[in-house]
Amino acid sequence: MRLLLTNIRELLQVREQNIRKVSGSEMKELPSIKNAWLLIEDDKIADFGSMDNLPELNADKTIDATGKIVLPTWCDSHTHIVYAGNRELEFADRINGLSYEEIANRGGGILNSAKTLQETPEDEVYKQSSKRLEEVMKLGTGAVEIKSGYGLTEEAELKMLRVIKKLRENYDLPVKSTFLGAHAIPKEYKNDPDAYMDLVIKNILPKVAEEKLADYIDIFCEKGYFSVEDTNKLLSAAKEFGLKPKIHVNQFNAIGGVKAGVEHDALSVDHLEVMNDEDIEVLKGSNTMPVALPSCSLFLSIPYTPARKILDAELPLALATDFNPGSTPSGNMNLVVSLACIKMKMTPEEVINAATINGAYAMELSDTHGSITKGKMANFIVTKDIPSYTFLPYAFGTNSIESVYINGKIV
Ligand SMILES: N=CN[C@@H](CCC(=O)O)C(=O)O
Ligand SMILES: [Zn+2]
Repeated sequence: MRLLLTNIRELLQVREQNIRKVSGSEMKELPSIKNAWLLIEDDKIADFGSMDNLPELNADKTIDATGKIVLPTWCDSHTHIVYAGNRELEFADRINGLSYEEIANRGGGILNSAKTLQETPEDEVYKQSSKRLEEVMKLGTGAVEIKSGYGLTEEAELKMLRVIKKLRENYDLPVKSTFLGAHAIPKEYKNDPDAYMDLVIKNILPKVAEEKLADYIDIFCEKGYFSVEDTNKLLSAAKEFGLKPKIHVNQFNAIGGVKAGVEHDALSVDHLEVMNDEDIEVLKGSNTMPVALPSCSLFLSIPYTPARKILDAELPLALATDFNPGSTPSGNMNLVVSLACIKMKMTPEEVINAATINGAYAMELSDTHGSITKGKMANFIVTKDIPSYTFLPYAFGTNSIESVYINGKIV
């Protein structure tokens, strides 16, 4: 099947195959072709160019994209899409003045979601999660990472990871799976958190690896959750099983999680709402992608990741949703890119780079996703008739997407 799009107002993020991520000042550039055509062959990008040089192409179907912009689908490298129930009652508590921390201390928060997850049958968790996945695909997400971490028992963590596996099998977009058993300390282990770390490292992790249920390892490295020492221990153990780290660090406090991540060659360090100079220094020259989650900052009214400080240090940055029931009940990457412009002072070019090629890097997908490149998977967004790509983040809350293609098929 050959699908041809013609008269595209602008084809964005046109890259050579060797570009795996973009950093610092490179992120100001968004290579594009104005008045372009794009040829899709089955599930791959076959060719593209300017309408001034449109060759004779025998397409099975041609779409006139006059006035529309085409760009790669969003690569959302940090989500918790698999969960059960919701936490809207805590939302009301926060409106009435309680903090995220106070709610967690009262047994709400992650432990609340863990209780619900443990009590919900696997097929029901799948049903609720697949609905969210379908929703975000329609919003332009064409590659996604999903974490466990609302199980917090061997049985429930494996249940979550099996649901992620099933989503991967049943949907066309790439789904990367991350084991986040060290997300919070269960009530029963409150007085002996080391025993919970032992359970995660000695019992659950080997099973996760044996059943090949995860691509990556994660831990919530934060005061009141897991220490840098726990982080080092877990990441070392996970390395033995070939699981690379993608970790939660610096959400509320800078306690050394970034350094621990970089020392373990983490694929990404995520959140980074609080960043000191040492955190920036340690990231320089590393392979680790910093990932910002601005819709979490919006929802919790916490600081935004200091993007300018990161980019001005010539570091790369990716943007992701953090879709989860507690801190970010939204998987909308369009909102994420708007917030990154409005609140983090990133330019439209920078946010599109951060949400496509750099997001793909943070899931080890840059060889196949994240840009309009010959041979990459045909995952792309066709916008409505809009004046420019700047209109996408500018018109926040407006749905500017007309259609989304994953593996060459409309979703
Ligand atoms: N910070 C840790 N984990 C999630 C929130 C978990 C929750 O509140 O359910 C996050 O990334 O924001
Ligand atoms: Zn998260």
